[in-house]
Amino acid sequence: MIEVHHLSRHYGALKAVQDVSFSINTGEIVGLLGHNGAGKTTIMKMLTGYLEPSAGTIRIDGLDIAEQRRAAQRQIGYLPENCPLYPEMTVLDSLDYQASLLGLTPAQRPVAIRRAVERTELGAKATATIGTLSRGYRQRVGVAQAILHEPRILILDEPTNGLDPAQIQHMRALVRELARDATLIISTHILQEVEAVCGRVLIMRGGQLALDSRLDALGQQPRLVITLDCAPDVALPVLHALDGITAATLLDADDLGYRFALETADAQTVAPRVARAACEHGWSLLGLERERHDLEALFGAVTLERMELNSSLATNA
Ligand SMILES: Nc1ncnc2c1ncn2[C@@H]1O[C@H](COP(=O)(O)OP(=O)(O)OP(=O)(O)O)[C@@H](O)[C@H]1O
Repeated sequence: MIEVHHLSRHYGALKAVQDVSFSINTGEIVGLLGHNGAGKTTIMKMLTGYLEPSAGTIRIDGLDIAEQRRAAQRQIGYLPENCPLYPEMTVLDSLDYQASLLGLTPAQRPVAIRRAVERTELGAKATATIGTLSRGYRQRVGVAQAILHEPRILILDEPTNGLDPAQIQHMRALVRELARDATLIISTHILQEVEAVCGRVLIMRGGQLALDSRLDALGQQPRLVITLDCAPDVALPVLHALDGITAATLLDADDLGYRFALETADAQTVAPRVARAACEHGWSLLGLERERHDLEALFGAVTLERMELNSSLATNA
């Protein structure tokens, strides 16, 4: 289990990560999603003990990473962003070297290396020099290095970055296979990556945690959103009185009309009723839909807020 409490990291005046808290249970596959510079890599480096937090605590299976760093690191396998490898080494030599760095004894190494090569399907390239490998194979070597000591937690930073579509498919299959034995955290700025392999998403925005949700909980929003040309003081009492609606609130208003959110347990039945009521009152029905809370819509909202922030910073500059 990973427990993160009030984690922050500053680089000089820059607040790269600000007061982030979450916990991840054994066996989960969690996507850490965010735009470039959102703070994903900084979080991963702190989780793996390679970077000290400015504030906050991290516990890995109960071990405080600040106090028991080595013991905590033994539980973790880490694929860094753009995983650095020695191009002149063969795959086997590089794995042997990494195994020694991880503290595996010479007697343990052959078995560990064979297992890692099998799981990452690197057998055909075992004696190849790393400099001659495609990017997809080099990423597999990075993953093989990360799983040599059979860690219970795997942290993969942008594992499909720069891969072609076939290599991406292979990496996703590998990630699912690895998840059978380990808790996984995958950092990415690609939405489809999260949807393809993760059960839960953490969305970072400007160093802060903007969303923490299970993917299957998204989209289960029973609210209807209706857009009318009728002002709230007239529309809200009528909407609220309709059968099946438990609450009606104004979301926003612009040139396109007034948008109201309608709470209901049965959007399917209530929607036609709402449309009829709008007609009966002579209102223009400008839109009626179920509220979208899928990952794309949520990530879009994060993007929008960031663009608004950037434009206000540019205006103020
Ligand atoms: N060593 C450093 N010194 C100064 N600033 C840094 C350092 N490392 C990262 N930053 C800054 O901290 C912020 C967060 O960076 P981080 O690499 O964690 O983001 P990220 O979400 O992983 O982005 P990317 O997807 O581009 O890798 C960025 O503004 C980045 O420029």
